[in-house]
Amino acid sequence: MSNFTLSDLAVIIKSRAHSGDPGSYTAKLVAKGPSRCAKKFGEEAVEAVIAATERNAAELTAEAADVLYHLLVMLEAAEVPLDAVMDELEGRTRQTGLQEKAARPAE
Ligand SMILES: N=c1c2ncn([C@@H]3O[C@H](COP(=O)(O)OP(=O)(O)OP(=O)(O)O)[C@@H](O)[C@H]3O)c2ncn1[C@@H]1O[C@H](COP(=O)(O)O)[C@@H](O)[C@H]1O
Repeated sequence: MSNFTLSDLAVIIKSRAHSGDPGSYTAKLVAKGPSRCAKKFGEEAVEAVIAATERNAAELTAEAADVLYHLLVMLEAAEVPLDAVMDELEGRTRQTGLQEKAARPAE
């Protein structure tokens, strides 16, 4: 299982977004503004919906990766930190006992 996290990707995106590197797709997209980033996210989401509807697991895996990348780019362009989203999700977590279990290292 990969140890790569959304937080890792958000750090990469933040750094690339403001790099000014002409070879950076992230920098080029963010330079186009939050609305363009949001439109791109919407396009990728639709492609993921199509893959899921067609029950194409390989395609859905690739499209889901695109969705997560473009979600983080959209958040970066809108200056909304991933941490704020995670705080929001944590606040919605119901007390099931699973939270403590997830935090414990595997036995
Ligand atoms: N995870 C991704 C990632 N996923 C998708 N993409 C890019 O998203 C684009 C989407 O493809 P499309 O064909 O839909 O778009 P396009 O026609 O090329 O471009 P648009 O004009 O539609 O925006 C492709 O160019 C992909 O390379 C990504 N680009 C970058 N990353 C990550 O961001 C890091 C920094 O990348 P750079 O900013 O390019 O250095 C990389 O190391 C990766 O970790």
